[in-house]
Amino acid sequence: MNLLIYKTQPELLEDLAEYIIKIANKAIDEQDCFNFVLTGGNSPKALYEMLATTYKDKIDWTKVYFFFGDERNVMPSHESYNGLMAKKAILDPLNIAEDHIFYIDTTLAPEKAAIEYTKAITKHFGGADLVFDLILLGMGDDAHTASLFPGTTILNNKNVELDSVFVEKLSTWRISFTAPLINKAKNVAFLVFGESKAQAVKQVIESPKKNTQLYPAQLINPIDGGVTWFLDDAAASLLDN
Ligand SMILES: O=C1O[C@H](COP(=O)(O)O)[C@@H](O)[C@H](O)[C@H]1O
Repeated sequence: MNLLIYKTQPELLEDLAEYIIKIANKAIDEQDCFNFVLTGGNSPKALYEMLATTYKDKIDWTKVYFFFGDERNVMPSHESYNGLMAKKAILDPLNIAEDHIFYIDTTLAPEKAAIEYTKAITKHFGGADLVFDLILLGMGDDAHTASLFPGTTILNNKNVELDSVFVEKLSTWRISFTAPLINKAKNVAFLVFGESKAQAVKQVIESPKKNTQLYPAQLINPIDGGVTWFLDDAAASLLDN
């Protein structure tokens, strides 16, 4: 695990953008495309905007395929739809072609949406292993990541696929990558900032004993790649070192 801690959010975002650019260009050199999984929530918006402006000439965006690690079960026009934020912040500004964007289809029932998305990514990878070049993740102050929420059924799903999950505390369905699918990625990066995440960061990273039911982000442990945590001082404030 690689732990990177920054004094300010702009410093963190600049470094994370450079990290993404490096992985993207390596993937494009080696395989002529970059399979990039976006995270939702509020944290990544400024990063996406930076990539689409300051860093827009650093990647050949026509070679990038965009995916979503999880989705809220709302219509695509709803302000909470993770895809809508990404569309506004990065996909539209960079004029990404429709066939390079894999939105999760929430006009379908959650279970069906998960099945269809798994089919779509399987087709994209042409029957090969579902190994993404980079999966970006956020983390909630309850230590959920993607839509792997504490105590939910999806935490026990051992399949490399998407799954639908009912999140009791939010009284809502979500559609999400399972932990085994995330763990197949070549690179996984957490983007976490703010004081409200400090306790969860400490539990996930420093708990002497793992408790993945309580702290689902502990399930993220890529098989071949590495996991890098991009934290600001506030989110890292309770860490021992
Ligand atoms: O619900 C979600 O929350 C997490 C964390 O979001 P943030 O707003 O605290 O940054 C996010 O990673 C996930 O994609 C999203 O669906």
